[in-house]
Amino acid sequence: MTGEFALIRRYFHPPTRHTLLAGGDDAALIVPQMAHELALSTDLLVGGQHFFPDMDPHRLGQKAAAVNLSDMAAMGATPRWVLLGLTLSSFQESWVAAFSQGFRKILDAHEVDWVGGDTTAGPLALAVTIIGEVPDGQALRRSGAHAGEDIWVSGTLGDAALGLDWRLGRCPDLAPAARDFALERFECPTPRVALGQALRPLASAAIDISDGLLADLGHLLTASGVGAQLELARIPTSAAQPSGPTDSDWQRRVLQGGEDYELCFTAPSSRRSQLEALGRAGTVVLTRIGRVTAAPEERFIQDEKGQSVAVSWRGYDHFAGAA
Ligand SMILES: Nc1ncnc2c1ncn2[C@@H]1O[C@H](COP(=O)(O)OP(=O)(O)OP(=O)(O)O)[C@@H](O)[C@H]1O
Ligand SMILES: Cc1ncc(C[n+]2csc(CCOP(=O)(O)O)c2C)c(N)n1
Ligand SMILES: [Mg+2]
Repeated sequence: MTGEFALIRRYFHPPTRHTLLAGGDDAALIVPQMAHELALSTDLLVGGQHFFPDMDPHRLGQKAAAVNLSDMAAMGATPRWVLLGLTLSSFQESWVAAFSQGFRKILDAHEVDWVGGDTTAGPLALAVTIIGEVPDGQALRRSGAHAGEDIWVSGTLGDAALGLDWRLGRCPDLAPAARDFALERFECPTPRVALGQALRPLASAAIDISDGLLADLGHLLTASGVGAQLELARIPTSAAQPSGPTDSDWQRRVLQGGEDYELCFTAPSSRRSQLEALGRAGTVVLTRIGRVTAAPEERFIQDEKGQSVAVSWRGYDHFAGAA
């Protein structure tokens, strides 16, 4: 095939901002800031598992960047460098160009340098490694929650699952505006990077919601050795949801649906007014949805009458299918 290396150089070696050596050597060289820790994370996106193989490549590029930035947000880290591993069944220049533009669009918005990667033939799949920086000792972890603290979530939940439902033909009657909004949330999630950094002095623990609110909050609770009581009526949803909290599809999308890439975090009640102000001043709403309890095994959701809502706290599982 003509010029495959030239195409890789053209589309996959953009200029960098804060990198000693990128793109073209056997490894990239980076220089971390003094008094900072590095935060490292890898995410796979596999055709047919994480995205429909006919997905618009520009949007796929955006999503690949966004889901990795979301892990940096969850740690309170500033994302700085990425590496992209890519397998392609064929090297089509138009696809590669659109993918690369989408990937770069999100990276550029966050001033992240694309410093290297690897490209081979194979079934369409991506592996993105991201490296961020966080001031010494200030990273948000899953393990810092304490009994008595509040549980918060950013944005609205269940939108991405609604977009996936629509793609799967599970809710054909969705109004066009709701459908477009849900598809946008499913295919182009917004990583809450600025929020994650702003939470460093305020939150005690954090996680991003990739596998569903209950599953991911469950990981945080397990890591912290605590329990939770949630209030169903407080869970924030968008106007796109075609049904309400008593509907099992609503519960599946909002409580168990993944890929909203919102942040779920805990904070002492003394931080409430600061978090409310942060929510008002920022680009994303913050909602208090419950509280942390001392019993490590407690997983309780109450409806408006105070009754327990029976719903599984399991989320998306690649080896078991959707929850
Ligand atoms: N193949 C692997 N090798 C080493 N560690 C792994 C591997 N797979 C997962 N892990 C680790 O397990 C932990 C949970 O991984 P997971 O991928 O579920 O993260 P997540 O942020 O919850 O989800 P997402 O994939 O949506 O980012 C992470 O600390 C991750 O580094
Ligand atoms: C074609 C297609 N089928 C199903 C889904 C749903 N889905 C896939 S992975 C995942 C959780 C996050 O993954 P991970 O934990 O690996 O980051 C979800 C909710 C999709 N996006 N595309
Ligand atoms: Mg995560």
